[in-house]
Amino acid sequence: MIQQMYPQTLHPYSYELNKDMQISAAHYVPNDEAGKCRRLHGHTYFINVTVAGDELDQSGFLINFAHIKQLVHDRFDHTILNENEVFDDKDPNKFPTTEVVARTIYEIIQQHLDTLGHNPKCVGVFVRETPTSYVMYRPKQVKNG
Ligand SMILES: Nc1nc2c(c(=O)[nH]1)N=C([C@H](O)[C@H](O)COP(=O)(O)OP(=O)(O)OP(=O)(O)O)CN2
Ligand SMILES: [Zn+2]
Repeated sequence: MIQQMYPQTLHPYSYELNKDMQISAAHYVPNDEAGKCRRLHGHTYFINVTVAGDELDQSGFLINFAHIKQLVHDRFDHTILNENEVFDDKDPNKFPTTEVVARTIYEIIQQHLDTLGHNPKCVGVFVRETPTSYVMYRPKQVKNG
């Protein structure tokens, strides 16, 4: 079980849920400036996804916790991130760095939330790559409507 305090995200919504996940994955950062991270290596990523909104669905959920896990864990667990179609070794904005992993998870979650009728929003994604390194991604503007 993950028990950890995460950086808080300010938002205007009444409901907020958080889903923690652990993902075992390998990656490399395909640039010589990345030093030792240029070589293939693995992490247990600790991920927290925050979803907020003012309305609930017919189950009384903002989103089923299990669906967040399916969207993220099922896609990335026990994989080589560089081989996933969402990443690209030729584009630094798509290298599987902690920053890009966090933003990519946000994009995957929000794309799904956009298909739901009650307008939930992903307001933050926390990704811890090592005991001493993490990234918090927050969308610049949480779109209304
Ligand atoms: N801004 C970023 N810097 C680094 C990233 C990254 O994704 N974004 N990634 C790495 C490596 O992938 C590495 O796995 C993690 O780096 P680091 O925290 O330096 O790992 P250490 O365990 O060696 O940390 P110590 O605190 O020195 O033990 C590198 N940089
Ligand atoms: Zn790494």
